[in-house]
Amino acid sequence: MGVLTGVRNLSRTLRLLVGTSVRVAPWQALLCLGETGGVILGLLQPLYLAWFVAGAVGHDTRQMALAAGAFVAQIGVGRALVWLGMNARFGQLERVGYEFDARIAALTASVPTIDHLDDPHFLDQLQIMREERGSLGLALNTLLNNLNGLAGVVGVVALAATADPRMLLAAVAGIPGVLAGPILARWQGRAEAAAAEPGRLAAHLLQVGTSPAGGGEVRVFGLADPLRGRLADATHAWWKPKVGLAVRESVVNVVVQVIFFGVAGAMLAWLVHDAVSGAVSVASVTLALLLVGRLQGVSGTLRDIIHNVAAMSRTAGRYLWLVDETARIRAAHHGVGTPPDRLSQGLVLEQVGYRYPGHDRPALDGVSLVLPAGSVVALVGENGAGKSTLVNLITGMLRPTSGAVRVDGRDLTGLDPGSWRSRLAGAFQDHQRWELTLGQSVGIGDLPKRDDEEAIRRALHEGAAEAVLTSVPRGLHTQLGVSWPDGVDLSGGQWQRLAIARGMMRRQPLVRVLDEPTAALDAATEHQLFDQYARAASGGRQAGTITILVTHRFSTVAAADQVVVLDHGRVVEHGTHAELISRGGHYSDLYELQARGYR
Ligand SMILES: Nc1ncnc2c1ncn2[C@@H]1O[C@H](COP(=O)(O)OP(=O)(O)OP(=O)(O)O)[C@@H](O)[C@H]1O
Repeated sequence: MGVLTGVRNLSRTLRLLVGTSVRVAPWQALLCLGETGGVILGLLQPLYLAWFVAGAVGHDTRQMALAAGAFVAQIGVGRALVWLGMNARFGQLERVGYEFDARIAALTASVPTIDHLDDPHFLDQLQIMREERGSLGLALNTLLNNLNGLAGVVGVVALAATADPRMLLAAVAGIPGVLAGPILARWQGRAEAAAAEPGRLAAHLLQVGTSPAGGGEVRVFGLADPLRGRLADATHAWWKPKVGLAVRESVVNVVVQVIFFGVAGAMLAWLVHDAVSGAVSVASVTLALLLVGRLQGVSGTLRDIIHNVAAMSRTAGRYLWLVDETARIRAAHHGVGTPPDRLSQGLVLEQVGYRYPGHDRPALDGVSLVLPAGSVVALVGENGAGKSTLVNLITGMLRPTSGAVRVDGRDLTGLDPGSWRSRLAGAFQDHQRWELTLGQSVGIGDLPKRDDEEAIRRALHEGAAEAVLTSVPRGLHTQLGVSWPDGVDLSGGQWQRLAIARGMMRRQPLVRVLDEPTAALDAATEHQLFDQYARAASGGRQAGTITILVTHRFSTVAAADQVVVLDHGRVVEHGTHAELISRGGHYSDLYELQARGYR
């Protein structure tokens, strides 16, 4: 990373953290600076003491009284400022942390498609962000610490220059300590890496030797001596780099201290010499003496600041990466068209292909299909045939890597993804268990109607989920999920039926997808449910709704208008159940095979 990029990233990080803090709670953000004010006031302590000493030497009681008064006032005001700042900081860290968590959730939800969820790099970054929840709040904390540290460093150096410019040389003598920071960090990293494997081996050998199973084998096979030998080797290999590091760290620190105190001592001796000859005031020498300890801390503070800035930039950088990446994905989906109110022709797939990122083989290849408006289409095929991928292309969750999906003749990519999705309904194999009231958990399938009991009851009926309603104690108002007060848990099948009912909430979607929502049920129940959906779908014919039923069970889809058989990402047959059976092809063979399994 070049210096320019580093500076640009740091400036973006600072703008992000400060901007967010100010936007979230402007007054609190301002109060956070109270601590810095307290630090700056604290820096003046040696100045008052020097005045006091100078007053004492000159028998000036007024100066002594003023210096003592200022000293005490500074302590009081400084502590009050620090207290105010710290209180404001704690609240602000939480606010900023929550704000960033909410923004991360909103950013990931704003991505119109799901192909990025197959990108390992995207997933890694998201995983780190999930694990580091609230870390951006802590980054603000780091920023404030750095600000306080920096105020201290600048103040001490400025005071030292005030005492006598020669004291700046003592400050410069601290630079080797700053430079040693990155070198020590590198050594530390190397030592940790070198110790990691032998450390794991030592822990493993220790566990083997002391576990009941391992202990038995060790005795039976006479492994005690070799095990002890290997443990000793592993332990030696583990601590050797650590001891080496400790020795080198000590040497570096001693050298750094010798340089600093050598230069600072020489400067002080020079100052004292000048004070004796009257060329320098006693106040200046006192101030210089009082500052030596603080000057020595400057290099350590700068080292911490450099280290913290790097960590802060990394954390903020991940968030900024997410901002850029989601913006890039959104920009790639530039469709703005509105979908039709109702389908008149239907969906046409033209030579549609899809290849998952990083995969050589396409999951779908050259799929051409006509799904007429108002029809019920069953997608069948064995595991991995490409059914869910096809559904994701139709719902716009994925974009074809070749070919096109047309909606009443218009390319789906030209439609606004959000508008298109608002005209879909569905139930999926990996559905969410919404721990709301039972009514809400179904009602959210059509947000404007989430409290419409009549609509919810109808959806429960069409989703064959009425039995779930009668099995719970407070009907639609029953809280789901045992972690909530009076919450009840449901069986896997009951959750599934609620998911299906949710998919029935939207009355006249353009496309309704039922993607193996019944996979966990037995074949006979699935058959019965699919028949029921097909009957419910006939209500949508007038509205042009296309109902897509997905299953890998061939026996359950006889009621569909069209059965599409997928195999290895290609359409191998399509037609009505009767046509496919009479054709005696792939469908007929597999139908017979599966039917035999159920006899
Ligand atoms: N997220 C993914 N990343 C990479 N490859 C995937 C992904 N999802 C599916 N595939 C691959 O694409 C092919 C089609 O998978 P798809 O899930 O569409 O099949 P399916 O017919 O729905 O299978 P099932 O009946 O098991 O749900 C398979 O080879 C699968 O391994």
